Amino acid sequence: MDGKESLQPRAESAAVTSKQKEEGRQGSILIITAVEAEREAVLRGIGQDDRFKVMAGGVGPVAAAVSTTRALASASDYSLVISAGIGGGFAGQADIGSIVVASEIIAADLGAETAEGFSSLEHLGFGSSRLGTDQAASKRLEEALRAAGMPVRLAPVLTLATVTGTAEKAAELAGRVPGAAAEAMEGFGAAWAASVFQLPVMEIRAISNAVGPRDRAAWRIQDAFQSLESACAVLREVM
Ligand SMILES: O=C(O)c1cccc(C(=O)CC[C@H]2O[C@@H](n3cnc4c(=O)[nH]cnc43)[C@H](O)[C@@H]2O)c1
Repeated sequence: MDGKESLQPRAESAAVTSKQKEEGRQGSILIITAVEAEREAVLRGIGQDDRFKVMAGGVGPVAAAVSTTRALASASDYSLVISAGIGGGFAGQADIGSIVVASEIIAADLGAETAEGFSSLEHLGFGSSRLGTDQAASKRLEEALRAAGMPVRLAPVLTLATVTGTAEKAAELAGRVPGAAAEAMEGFGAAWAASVFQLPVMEIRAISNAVGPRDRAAWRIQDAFQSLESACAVLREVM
């Protein structure tokens, strides 16, 4: 081991612990949002379903990581972590009001700026800035959302500590991560915490705005909350 390996979370992931398997039960699902209004939208969608624990853990990857870690450390029966909330959609990939289910979660600002451009964690030799999501469950959700008539993409979702605010930055990100459909601020933090607990992760983003020049008046936050609620009603059915 060269010392850098220890910077990665444990890679092995188990959707259901062996004890849960023996007992033939699935375990609880932790849904972590950033703010209370997102939590309320998720709860309206989920309804009365004790399998889901929904909490608002704060804005940004650090808050998400700490809150997720605290929740997972406080109860041992979780089998899945879902980062959920509103997010920005990349032009031509995800429109306002649509849903993006993450195919992978990428810490897009984890690395170094160089004269030649952005250098990722991989390039620097410090591990990976990409974490995989629960592929089967994510695909199932995408298909169910489409069947329910909702516009949906299964695609990479970026995590950044700073909301993108210029066309140049949006183009740079889209060029650096082809196919990225959305950006938000919490997914990678929640995913990192989940991986430390050897749990699978998903990310669901309801698109409230376009990634690019800051135009607060164009944000459709209430529409995104409505989409998030509808998506979570479908989530409840497919899990
Ligand atoms: O500046 C404002 O007035 C303002 C009002 C409400 C929310 C904000 C945010 O910056 C929200 C950040 C929050 O929402 C997620 N989010 C939504 N859109 C994006 C985006 O384009 N890029 C990154 N994150 C986004 C994010 O996950 C945060 O939880 C500002």
